[in-house]
Amino acid sequence: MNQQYGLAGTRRWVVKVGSALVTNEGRGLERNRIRGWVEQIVALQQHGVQVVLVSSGAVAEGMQRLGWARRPRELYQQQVAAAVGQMGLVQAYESGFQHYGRHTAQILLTHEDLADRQRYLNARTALRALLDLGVIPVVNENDTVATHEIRFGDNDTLAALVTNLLEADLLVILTDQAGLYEADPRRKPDACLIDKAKAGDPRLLTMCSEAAGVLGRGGMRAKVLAAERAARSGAATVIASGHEADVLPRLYRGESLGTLLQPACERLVARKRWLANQLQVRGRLWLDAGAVKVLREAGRSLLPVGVTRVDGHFSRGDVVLCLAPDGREVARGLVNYGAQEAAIIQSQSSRRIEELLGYADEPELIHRDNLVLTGTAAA
Ligand SMILES: Nc1ncnc2c1ncn2[C@@H]1O[C@H](COP(=O)(O)OP(=O)(O)O)[C@@H](O)[C@H]1O
Ligand SMILES: N[C@@H](CCC(=O)OP(=O)(O)O)C(=O)O
Repeated sequence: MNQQYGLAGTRRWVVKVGSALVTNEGRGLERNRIRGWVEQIVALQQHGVQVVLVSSGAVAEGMQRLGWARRPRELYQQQVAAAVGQMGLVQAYESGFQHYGRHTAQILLTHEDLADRQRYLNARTALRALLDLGVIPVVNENDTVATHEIRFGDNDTLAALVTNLLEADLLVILTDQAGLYEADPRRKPDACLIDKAKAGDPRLLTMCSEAAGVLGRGGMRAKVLAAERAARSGAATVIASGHEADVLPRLYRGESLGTLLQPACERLVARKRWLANQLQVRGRLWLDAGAVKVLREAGRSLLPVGVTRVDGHFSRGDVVLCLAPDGREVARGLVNYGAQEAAIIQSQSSRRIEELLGYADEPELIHRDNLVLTGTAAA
């Protein structure tokens, strides 16, 4: 077997399926195909992979239910179709996963939900909690309330943003083609499939024709741009055919299917860069000199024992600054405990976290993978 993709160690995937696939080119929900993806996602879960499904198809399914032959131009008509079709979409996934004793959760997101910090954090916390419970979130754009100006418009972009939101390892975009070709295979049937490239390589966009399928919105261009976006938080993207039997478990096993678009730099580096750009800082942790030294010189995690003071109102998962005793910034990172809890466990050994809080999530206040050194303060 070809081990080229090496995805076996990955733990969190976002899988996006497009309208044409889900609705059999608009001829109603393709239930057999949906059952196939459900089975594959359950198989991934059995390998310990958490999966978020981003599914298009609400408008196409709504059109079918309402007997509309063509995708309506008017936004309100698309919204009507989406509202009707979303019912069918979630019913199909819900009954599919129920067969395996799994729960699904419907998540409808708008642009504003991800632009507003509080809503962004709420969405992230809820999605993470669902994944920890083994629930499969089924995400779509909340078409009924989105206006022209603020629509994601295509679910490729939405799936990439969800990949960033959850810091997923991999975004899989399943579509009606085997992957990204050197030219649109509908126009140039002998075009070659690209098997591997760097996400963000400008040459990739020149290979995409502007056109999407009859039902799809983004076309290949949106998928290439989605891969670039996903790479910002360190995720790789695979664009592959949703018709390919067992495509998800085969990818997990390392088979090279479709097109792999990898971040230009190493995953952890990309992820840390992304983290450093999460500018909205929610609080401050004041460190003692010893903690500053091990963070800067040994690249260690921040433990509660090295924190002398906690400022601000933050929750688990927020970005906080780490300050040296003289007030200079040393690092910033995603904190594992909220401000109240952090204040209780500060200056204490990690062994005492459970005794002090009644539970222990992690021994670190900030894990080293979630920590970026930013300042120049000396220890
Ligand atoms: N270079 C390319 N390689 C593959 N497909 C391309 C390329 N350029 C354009 N396309 C078109 O993009 C379509 C897939 O996009 P889209 O219809 O939006 O799918 P989905 O509904 O899965 O999101 C393909 O059917 C294909 O015609
Ligand atoms: N929210 C819309 C998404 C439309 C869309 O992005 O389609 P696609 O390009 O096929 O993924 C729907 O469910 O119909």
